[in-house]
Amino acid sequence: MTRTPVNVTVTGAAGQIGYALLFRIASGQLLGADVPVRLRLLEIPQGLKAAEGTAMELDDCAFPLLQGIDITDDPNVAFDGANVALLVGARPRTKGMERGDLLEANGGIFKPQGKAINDRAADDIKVLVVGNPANTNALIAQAAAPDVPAERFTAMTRLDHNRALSQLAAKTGAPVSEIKRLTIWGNHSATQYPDVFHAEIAGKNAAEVIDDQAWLADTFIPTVAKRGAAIIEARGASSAASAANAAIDHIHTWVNGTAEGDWTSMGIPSDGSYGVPEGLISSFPVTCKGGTYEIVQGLDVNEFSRSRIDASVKELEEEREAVRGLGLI
Ligand SMILES: NC(=O)c1ccc[n+]([C@@H]2O[C@H](COP(=O)([O-])OP(=O)(O)OC[C@H]3O[C@@H](n4cnc5c(N)ncnc54)[C@H](O)[C@@H]3O)[C@@H](O)[C@H]2O)c1
Ligand SMILES: O=C(O)C[C@H](O)C(=O)O
Repeated sequence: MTRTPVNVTVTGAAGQIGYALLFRIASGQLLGADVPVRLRLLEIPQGLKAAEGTAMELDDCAFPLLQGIDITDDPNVAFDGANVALLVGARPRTKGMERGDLLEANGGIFKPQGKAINDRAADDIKVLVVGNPANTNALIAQAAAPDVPAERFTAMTRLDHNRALSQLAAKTGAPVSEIKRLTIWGNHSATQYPDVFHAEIAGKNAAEVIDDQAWLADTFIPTVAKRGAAIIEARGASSAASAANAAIDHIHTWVNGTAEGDWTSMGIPSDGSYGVPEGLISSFPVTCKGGTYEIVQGLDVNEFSRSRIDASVKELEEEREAVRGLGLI
């Protein structure tokens, strides 16, 4: 194999998402079946031994595309020459923790990681933040990386997008492959807004096919928005394989493009489109081509959608104010 390997850094590599993610990256599902990869695993010192165990298993798969694995607890080593960074490791909310405590604890993770990306990563770095609160963690990392183009910092709402596709397929009986142009707007949180008004099911407008406003408002939207909590309740742990799958989808689409006539959802820095204040990392409908993305423009936003987008954006603004107040951005 002559092609230079792509350096893929994964933080929180010894966690449950990491375990579901690394084997798929190494097998070629992230970047393509002909793209060699070198993995850089970042963990805290207590996680290093488990990460070494995972690396042993990766070796034991003898993946032809896997050109090397480095394991470290130093962000400057982990992000050195990184082309793709998956920021998965985060501080989960624990009992008695206030929202401000959570943001502060995550600031202690994402600020130094952003700085290391700024100082060490390759010029074409693409960053996906998975660790929660993903949108605001992405903002913290981005603020610490002033030399990296702001649009390279993205947050994951692809899991929400995939959840919404699946719910629509179950409701209408249409295969997932026939559902296009769905959008997740706003924050990866319970305020997110899954929007079907521009979506198509087998070429027809999804809202018209469903023709059930009460189901949309009272079942579909809350089911998608609260799915993460429902998984935690059922599994006793947050989603892992589906989150890893969505991370693969997010980067794969960003690098390889959206299908003609379709779009996806990504948490990206707002350029002010659709009234979302500039700079907030909010989910939008986007098309991807040639390794870049663009917000889909010109969609009519009805009153029902407007109020829900505004509510989620308001939450993002509050999170931004909170991290600003903590001096994290
Ligand atoms: N955006 C989404 O759709 C989505 C979906 C599911 C989960 N998540 C979030 O993803 C995160 C990870 O989930 P998980 O289930 O893998 O958690 P986990 O607790 O199993 O693993 C997290 C790992 O991160 C490591 N870690 C902590 N601080 C670190 C640091 N500073 N540097 C490197 N590694 C560090 C921990 O040691 C641990 O191994 C959580 O914040 C979770 O809420 C997001
Ligand atoms: O980890 C969580 O809080 C839930 C996760 O973000 C999810 O959407 O599954």
